Amino acid sequence: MKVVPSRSSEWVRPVTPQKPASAIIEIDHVSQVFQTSSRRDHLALSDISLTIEERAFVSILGPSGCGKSTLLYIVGGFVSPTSGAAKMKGKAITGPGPDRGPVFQEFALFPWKTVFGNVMYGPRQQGVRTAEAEAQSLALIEMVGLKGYENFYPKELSGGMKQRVALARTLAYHPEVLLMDEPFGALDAHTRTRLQNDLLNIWERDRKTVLFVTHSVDEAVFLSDKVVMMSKSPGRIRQVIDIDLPRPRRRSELLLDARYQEYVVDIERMFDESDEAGSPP
Ligand SMILES: Nc1ncnc2c1ncn2[C@@H]1O[C@H](COP(=O)(O)OP(=O)(O)OP(=O)(O)O)[C@@H](O)[C@H]1O
Repeated sequence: MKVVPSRSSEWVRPVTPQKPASAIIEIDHVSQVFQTSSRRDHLALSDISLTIEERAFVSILGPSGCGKSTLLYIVGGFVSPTSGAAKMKGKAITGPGPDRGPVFQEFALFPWKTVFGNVMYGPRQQGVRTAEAEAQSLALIEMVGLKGYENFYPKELSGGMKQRVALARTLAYHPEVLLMDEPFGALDAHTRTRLQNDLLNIWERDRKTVLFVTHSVDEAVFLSDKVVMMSKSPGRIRQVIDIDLPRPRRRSELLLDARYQEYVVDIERMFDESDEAGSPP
């Protein structure tokens, strides 16, 4: 199977009852220039336009330094684009908001709060009644596979467990969009596979829109409805690839699926072509 450029308007998610997906995030001719420490301009993103459909799982893939995180930060409202605009449900994104939940390595857990305390933080901030917040938090902790660890502190948890808490903490805000920046990048292969499976299980239950940055072709194909392949720096969109594989997906089954293998090989090839060093700032 040859990977062909997608025509996003034709894409309809198989949800029950079936209805055409509508755009939740629109990125419209976004460019980002950063000033380097030597006061030179560095073009990090160049004229990015992308529409993300409601409830889609979209991965952004590309060489190091091509601007993947910057794009996610713009959607999160943590960075204002130099030109162009990002919109959420038709409204310009002007800052962070509870409708977009970041799962970024930089937003570490509160070390002085337990697992339960970390997950409770969001509902408390949102003024949810204590009994309800507690019930929701306990359910989320169970959902991410950490039942029994409610009273542990972050320092007592493994890297994978901390990522699970970070996910539960973000889910507790009920964001419509999850923004995940290489959430499993630092984990060993086995833990990573388990968390990928768990994330898909949670996503299949909840069907939030996910924007997921990764360096891993295999991870992007396994998880996504669409893979956005970026060029080396300055980041541009090279191609958007629809991943037409059945759901629910199980890794053990997909590994035997010839179409999965073909997506991985085709995208790896494209990645290798992009993966020369980008222009330094
Ligand atoms: N706040 C900033 N100030 C100046 N330059 C920045 C800033 N943030 C990012 N950059 C630069 O913008 C470019 C894109 O960075 P970004 O982190 O978005 O890339 P990336 O694709 O996520 O990289 P990686 O895959 O290595 O994490 C890089 O050249 C980086 O040095």
